[in-house]
Amino acid sequence: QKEQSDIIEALLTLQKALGGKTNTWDRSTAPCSWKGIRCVEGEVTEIRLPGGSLIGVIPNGVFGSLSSLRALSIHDDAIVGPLPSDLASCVQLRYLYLHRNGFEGDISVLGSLKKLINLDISQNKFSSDDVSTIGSLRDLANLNLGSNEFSGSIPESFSELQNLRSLLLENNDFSGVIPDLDLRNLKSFNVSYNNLTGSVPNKLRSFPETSFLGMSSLCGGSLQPCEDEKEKKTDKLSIKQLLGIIIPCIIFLLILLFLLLFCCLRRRRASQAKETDLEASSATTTAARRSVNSNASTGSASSKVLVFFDPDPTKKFDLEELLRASAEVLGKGTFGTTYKALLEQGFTVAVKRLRSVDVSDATAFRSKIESLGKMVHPNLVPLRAFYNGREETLFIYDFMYVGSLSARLHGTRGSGRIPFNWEARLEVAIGSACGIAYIHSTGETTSHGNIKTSNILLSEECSAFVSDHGLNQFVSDSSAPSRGPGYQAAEVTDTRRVSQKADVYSFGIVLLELLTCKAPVMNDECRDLPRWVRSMKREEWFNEVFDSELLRDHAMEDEMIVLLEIGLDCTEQHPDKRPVMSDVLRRIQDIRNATVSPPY
Ligand SMILES: Nc1ncnc2c1ncn2[C@@H]1O[C@H](COP(=O)(O)OP(=O)(O)OP(=O)(O)O)[C@@H](O)[C@H]1O
Repeated sequence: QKEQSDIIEALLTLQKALGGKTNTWDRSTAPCSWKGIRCVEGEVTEIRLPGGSLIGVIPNGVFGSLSSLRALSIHDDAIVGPLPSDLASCVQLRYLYLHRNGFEGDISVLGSLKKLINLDISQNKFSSDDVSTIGSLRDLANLNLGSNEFSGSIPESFSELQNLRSLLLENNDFSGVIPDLDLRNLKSFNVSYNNLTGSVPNKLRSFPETSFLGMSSLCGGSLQPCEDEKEKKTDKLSIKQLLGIIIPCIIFLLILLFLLLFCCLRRRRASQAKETDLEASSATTTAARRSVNSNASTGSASSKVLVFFDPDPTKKFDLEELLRASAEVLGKGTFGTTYKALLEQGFTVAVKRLRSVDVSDATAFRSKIESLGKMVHPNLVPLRAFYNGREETLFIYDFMYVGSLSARLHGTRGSGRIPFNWEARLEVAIGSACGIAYIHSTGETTSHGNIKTSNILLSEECSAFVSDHGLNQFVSDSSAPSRGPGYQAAEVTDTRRVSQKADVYSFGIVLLELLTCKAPVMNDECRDLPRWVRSMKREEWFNEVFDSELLRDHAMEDEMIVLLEIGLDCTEQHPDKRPVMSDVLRRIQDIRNATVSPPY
């Protein structure tokens, strides 16, 4: 009881000192329910009030009673003055975000927080000529001391931080040479705009010029060559050394030539195979054409023409034109094959050819098609037209050039990759949630039926477009092969009947994939993505959970955690425990609203 009252007093001291969003804290309710406070078994484990309009100095006497604290996130506020010395009692602290405030003074108190994983105190006014104490925080994965007034040398002890993935020290007053840091996990490094001199150590030379900006006396790596290296290059190249360079070069060239020949041969073989394929595909087209013609002549119940949903006459074409278009297979999915077709008029469409369509009830079939055609929303891939022949059913969509979210997440990872940052991912989450919420809003039982990352297509601006909505209801076979493994809720037994809550489950998987960049089904230990994220969450190893590309935006970790929580809520095993799509959308939009800077 005494401990609880200590906790309340400590938090109310903080409220008195900082105001802002803490002003909603009220003695009449339990502190664990207060805004920004999270507890485990009655102990306060997290205080998260980023951008909480907190103004003032944190006095001593707050953190002594909050020794179970694991996360303290009070960045983007207006807190000034030194770090309180009793912060040292928070020995369980893993995440400390104080960036963009007006803190000042030294940071020696941080040396007691041995369990810290993420430490961001950038954009304050901290000053110290010795930050070596940080070298004792062996669990650190992300360290940002940027844009402060630190001076002295970069400590050698940073070499001890073997878990470090991001080390950002830019915009300070560090001087001397950069120590020879051998940090194998380091992905992000920046010491720009300090007073560093000398040669960039070998182990750090793989980092780009932008990691070392604004320091003319620094050399080596991506920067100007160092004087001694220049000399070595010019003076000391003996004939022996020259031969040592030339001979491996010749060997390398020979290997390259051999590889080129090998590739050419393989290509030739592949193009021969392709020609055979093309012959086969032209046979299919002819067969399709024959099927269409035979429908026309027999006057069967099926439609013989393309039915357009888009009234724009400039975007119309007839079936013959579609069959004449040069086509390329985009992929084979659950319900059929998708082609990219370039029409003679010059525009491109995606044609989905469905296998085994159920047309036994013509009225029901027509009404399903009509309701699909009526669904128009900025976040749905427009369904342009439809064709139902005797032997095949085609759905014709706008072609989306940028491709799918699946390809964006799991595609090129090497040097050609365009970074997929937090802001863009949040945009995709909002866009796709908007599209799905719209589908759900059109009827109580209307669902998408096959939500997965390959059915979310993107534009260059990272807008998301949901595709393939409602196609599941047309297939005749309820046991259609498994939809993307891992996306389907356990309660779905008939792929033609997917509830809105099952859609919410699939969307939750999409969110988790968006944040972790991991496939929904994990090979190791046969675990699925939500179960894996939940297990990691218990261990509080959020660094291991998020896609490494997102670590650069780790200042937004609070927001990422909120999105992760939404994904986990959506993937609750019991459908009743999952939120409805409109709530999911609102919660995701709230994340963006909270991070958009005010207009002044
Ligand atoms: N309108 C489109 N524009 C561009 N690419 C598309 C379009 N529609 C589908 N695709 C891409 O074509 C490929 C095949 O799509 P398809 O829908 O046939 O299979 P899928 O999405 O893998 O599985 P499913 O049939 O279960 O949806 C996918 O990579 C998909 O992203």
